[in-house]
Amino acid sequence: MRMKTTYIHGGISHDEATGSVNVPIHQTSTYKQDKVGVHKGYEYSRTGNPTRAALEALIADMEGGIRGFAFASGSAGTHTIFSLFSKGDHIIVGDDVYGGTYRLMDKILKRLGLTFTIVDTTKIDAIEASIQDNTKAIFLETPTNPLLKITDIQAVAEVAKKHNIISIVDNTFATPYHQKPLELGADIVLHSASKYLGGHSDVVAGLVTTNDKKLAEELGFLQNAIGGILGPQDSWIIQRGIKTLAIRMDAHEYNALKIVEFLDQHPKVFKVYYPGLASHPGYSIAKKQMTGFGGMISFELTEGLSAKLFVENLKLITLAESLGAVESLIEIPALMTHGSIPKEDRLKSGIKDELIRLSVGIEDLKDLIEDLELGFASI
Ligand SMILES: Cc1ncc(COP(=O)(O)O)c(C=O)c1O
Ligand SMILES: N[C@@H](CCSC[C@H](N)C(=O)O)C(=O)O
Repeated sequence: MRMKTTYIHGGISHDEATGSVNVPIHQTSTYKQDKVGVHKGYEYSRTGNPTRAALEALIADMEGGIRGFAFASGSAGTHTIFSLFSKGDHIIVGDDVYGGTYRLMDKILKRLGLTFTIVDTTKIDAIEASIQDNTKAIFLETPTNPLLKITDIQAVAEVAKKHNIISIVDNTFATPYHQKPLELGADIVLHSASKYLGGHSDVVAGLVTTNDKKLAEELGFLQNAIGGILGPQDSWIIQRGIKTLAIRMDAHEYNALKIVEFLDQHPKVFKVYYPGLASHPGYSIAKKQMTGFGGMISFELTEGLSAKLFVENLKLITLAESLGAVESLIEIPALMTHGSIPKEDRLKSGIKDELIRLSVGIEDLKDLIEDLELGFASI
């Protein structure tokens, strides 16, 4: 089955029992047992639910995994993945990850005894130099949130395998439409499905998959034991969103490429961050491992111009946290999505106070450019 078809017919896409072309929403917490321990494969909805199972099978098919897991949020998925590790274990984490992932690591997991080294994962030598005897995993985003940095997944996976550690890729920005980390050698893939997979800013959800049998068993155990699962209604909505992923991603990228051109030559813009720009340091790796550059752009205004004034004066592009939806969203990472990272660490990673992040939607391009012009006229 080819990719676009998988989004529509992959996993479990319909109901054999009734012929329903969509998976029913199994709104139940528990299941009747014919005899003690004799049931139809489901005993309690934290452990398993047919609607969630359909989505879990779908994400595995989309990413080339052997089993998928759906969580109440991307953050719940991240936490469950980190629960694979024990007190004293060391994990290497990319230096530009979502602020909530940093917060989870810095404020919670450290307290529980995990240790971390923050590394610029675009530098493979730096990763290798950070590996210790107790290193168990490398966790990274590519493209990163919000600086759109690109890491060579295949090179990281090779280093990880050489040292017998696992590699985990947050694939939220690229989506499996543009990038398949498991095929490049990674062990676990994570998504905030609240973003492109859902695609309509209407659900918070997380998806995880792996192609490793042992990791799949451990993740399945942890998902049930910790319990941060996605409910049946939200599982259904994410599955519906995924059906249109391919056409949405093409439309996001089409608009983003034109907006990057517009911003890149604008006198009020100092710098544009987009992996599809030939001047981007990760351009050639992005071209090698991605089939498209996506719809996320970050940019800095020329010195002295107010990012706050700019975003607050837009009329169409919505000032909001989140990304990856049909409507364009804009925000200031330092004050919004990455506000939980202490200023010093944030600046070290390159997230300046005035950085603006734009999630390009699929509206008419002319309306988006007109709105950006309005913002520039106001500063
Ligand atoms: C790249 C990335 N990973 C993970 C998360 C966490 O996802 P969620 O908001 O669904 O918990 C987010 C955003 O929140 C994100 O942008
Ligand atoms: N205020 C929230 C931040 C949500 S950020 C959502 C998304 N990952 C994005 O990058 O836009 C919090 O503190 O968790």
